[in-house]
Amino acid sequence: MLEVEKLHVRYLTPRGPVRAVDGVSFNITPGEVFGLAGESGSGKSTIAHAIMRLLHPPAVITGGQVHFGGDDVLDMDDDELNEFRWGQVSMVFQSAMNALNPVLTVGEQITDVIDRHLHLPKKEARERAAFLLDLVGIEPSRIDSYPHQLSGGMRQRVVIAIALALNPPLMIMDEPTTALDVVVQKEIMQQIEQLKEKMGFSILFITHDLSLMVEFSDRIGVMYAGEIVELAPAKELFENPLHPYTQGLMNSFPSITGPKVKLTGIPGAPPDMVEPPSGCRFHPRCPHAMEKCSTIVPRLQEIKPEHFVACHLY
Ligand SMILES: Nc1ncnc2c1ncn2[C@@H]1O[C@H](COP(=O)(O)OP(=O)(O)OP(=O)(O)O)[C@@H](O)[C@H]1O
Repeated sequence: MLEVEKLHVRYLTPRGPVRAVDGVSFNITPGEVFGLAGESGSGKSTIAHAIMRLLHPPAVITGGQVHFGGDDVLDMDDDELNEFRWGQVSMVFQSAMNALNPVLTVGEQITDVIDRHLHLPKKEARERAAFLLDLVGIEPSRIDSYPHQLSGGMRQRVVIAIALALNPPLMIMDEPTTALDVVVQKEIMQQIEQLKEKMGFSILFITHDLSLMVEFSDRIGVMYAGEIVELAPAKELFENPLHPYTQGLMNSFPSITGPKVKLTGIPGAPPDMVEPPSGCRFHPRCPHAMEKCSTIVPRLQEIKPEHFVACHLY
C-alpha cells in the first residue's frame, strides 16, 4: 500500500546539509503495523513528514520515491494532496493533543474535518462526530466540551477520532502516547489496536519506546543516523536482534518478566549528521567494529527470511 524507496532528505543549514534521511526504503501492507525505531534524531519524524508532504525549507527531498496505492505522492498537486491527507493518510503527533483549538468544542473540531471532505449535512456530521468519540472511548455526550475540560488522555483520543474521521487506510502515529502516563498510554494503544482490527487500517508507528513498539508492531525498521540498519518481524527482532545497534537498544530497557540482567545501553552519542562517520555510521560506537567498518558501507541484506540487516558481521 505504501512504498518508500531510497528516500533522501536534507536540512540545508549554514554548517552544511544535515543528512537526516539517507536512502531509506520500506513498504507497508494493508492492515499492517510497521514500526520505525531509533534514537532521537535518527530521522523517524522526517520520514513521516516526507510521506505526508509536510516538509518545508530548510528541508528538501533530494532523492527517492513515495508511492501510495500506486500514486506518486511526491508528484501530487495541491488538490491531490488535499484528498491524500486525511482521506488516504492521517497523522497523530506526539503533541497533537495540545494542538486542539481551545475556543472550539471537540465536536466542532471533528465536524470541521468531516465538513471539509465529506460535505455531509450538519446533523449527519454531528452524528458521525458523536460516533467517532464513542469509537475512541469518549462518552458522546462530551461532544460540546472544550479541550480544557478534558484530560490529556481524552484530548489525545479526540485527536485520534479526528484522524479516523474519514476512515483512511493508513494512519501515521508519531509518538502518539509519549506525553501520557504509562497506564493511559497502554489503554490508548490497546484501543487503537482494536480499532485497527475493526476498521482494517495500517499504521506507521514511530516511537523510541522499544518495548511498546515490539508489542504493537508487526514489523520494525531500526533507524540509525538516517539509515535503516535492521528490518524484521517484531518478534524476530526482539528475540534475535542482529545489528549491534539493535542489540544495544534491546539492552537499554528492562524486562518485567525475564531474569534480572544488567542494562548496558549504548556508549557514546549519535553522530553529527552534517559529517556522518565514513563506512558504517555506527562503527565509532560499535563493540564489534572491524577495520572495514570504517571504510566500507554495509548494505541492507536479507540474512534470514524477512530479516534484513546492514552489518559486516553477517
Ligand atoms: N529544521 C531543521 N534544521 C536542521 N536540522 C534538522 C531540522 N529538523 C530536524 N533536523 C535534524 O534532522 C535529523 C533527524 O531529525 P528527526 O526529527 O527526523 O529525528 P527523529 O528520529 O524523529 O527524532 P525524535 O525522536 O527526537 O523526534 C536530526 O539530526 C535533526 O537534528
